Amino acid sequence: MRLHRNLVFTVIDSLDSVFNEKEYADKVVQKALKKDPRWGARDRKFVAETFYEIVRWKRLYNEIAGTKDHYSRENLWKIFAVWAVLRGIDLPDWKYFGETPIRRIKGKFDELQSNRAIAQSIPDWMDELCLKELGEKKWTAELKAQNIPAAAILRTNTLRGTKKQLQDLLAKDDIITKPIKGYSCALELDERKNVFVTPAFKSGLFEMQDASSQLVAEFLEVEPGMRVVDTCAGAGGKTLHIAALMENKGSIIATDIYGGKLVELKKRAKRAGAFNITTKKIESTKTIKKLYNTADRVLIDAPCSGLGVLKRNPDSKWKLQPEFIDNIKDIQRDILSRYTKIAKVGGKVVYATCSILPSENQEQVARFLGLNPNFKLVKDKKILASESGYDGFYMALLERIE
Ligand SMILES: C[S@@+](CC[C@H](N)C(=O)[O-])C[C@H]1O[C@@H](n2cnc3c(N)ncnc32)[C@H](O)[C@@H]1O
Repeated sequence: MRLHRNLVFTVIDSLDSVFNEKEYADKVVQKALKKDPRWGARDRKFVAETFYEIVRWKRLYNEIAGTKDHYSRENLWKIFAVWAVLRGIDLPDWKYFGETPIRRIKGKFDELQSNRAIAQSIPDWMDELCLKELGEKKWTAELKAQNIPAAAILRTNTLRGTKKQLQDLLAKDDIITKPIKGYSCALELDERKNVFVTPAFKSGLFEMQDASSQLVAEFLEVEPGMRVVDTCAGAGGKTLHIAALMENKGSIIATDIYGGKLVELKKRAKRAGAFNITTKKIESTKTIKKLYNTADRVLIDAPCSGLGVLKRNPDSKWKLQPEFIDNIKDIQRDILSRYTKIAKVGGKVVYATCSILPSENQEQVARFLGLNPNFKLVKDKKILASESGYDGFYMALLERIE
């Protein structure tokens, strides 16, 4: 592979924005890819993939490069050189690579393999926390799996067409996909492409949604005609899926504390042809209280640490803080105790997170059930990336019996 100067500079600039300006990786990459309209698919792929790889392996590369967690431009070039050497890419004779110690880089890489947190590029506190909660065997496997980039998966919008129709339409744009066994609406992309410019996307035939995430709405056991409340709806990834499962019949109320996300949800719903959704911003505890005892189904897609989706959000490894996780667990407890009351007697609730920590998942549910004997656990599902190949998730189906 030959390195092209303007592409490498874009990667360095993007790393600078994430490591020093604390911007979000997905936003940075979106901006970077718009930089030069002449770039072809291969150039864009190089920028996005190299950037994400270096974000993912930041700790390991920093140790090898000896840059001591300082991300000056000079150090970013050293880190980039580590990435290139470890990939077996010949470094061009640019001034930035003048003194790259190729043999030392390879030696240091081998030497660091005995330290799991460094070798797998994760903060010590996160490694310790996950080790404590999951145990050595599960966590070692999970950590490796979370370092493999996430596959690009689509969810067919069955309000607009079938999976086969979508697959055929995308193929006309040279986008090759394959169905995934056990996931009724999912299509996995052969290689990452900008699917958002396709006519299929513009006419609402699909949404991008990880395979594990696609199991959540199905877990809620909705039926056409029901009254459903999606309490932490965000921009509506799962709300749209619920609408499709309900064939647009019945009603969905989508709530969130951020109005901006609900505005985005409405736009997506329009594109998807989902007409049975109303949005409600949560202004105070009253918004939720007014909904008590009204719903056949309630989805609580709770805010969480996101420790199940490091595959797709590697920058969270560097942004997350232990205090944030403690705080989010309090919020989960509060949400569980109040939002479950939205279900009618006989109604069902799904509590879901994209975390793999039992303390955010089954332990929260067990605590809730201990305090609320009017609910019972119907079933739950713990998904690890190391077992499924897709995002780590948890979902529990509860029934209100009194
Ligand atoms: C995991 S995300 C939801 C993702 C969304 N359901 C989807 O499928 O695209 C959690 C959401 O909870 C929202 N949230 C945070 N605190 C909340 C609260 N107290 N009540 C309701 N929603 C809250 C966040 O704004 C965020 O959109």
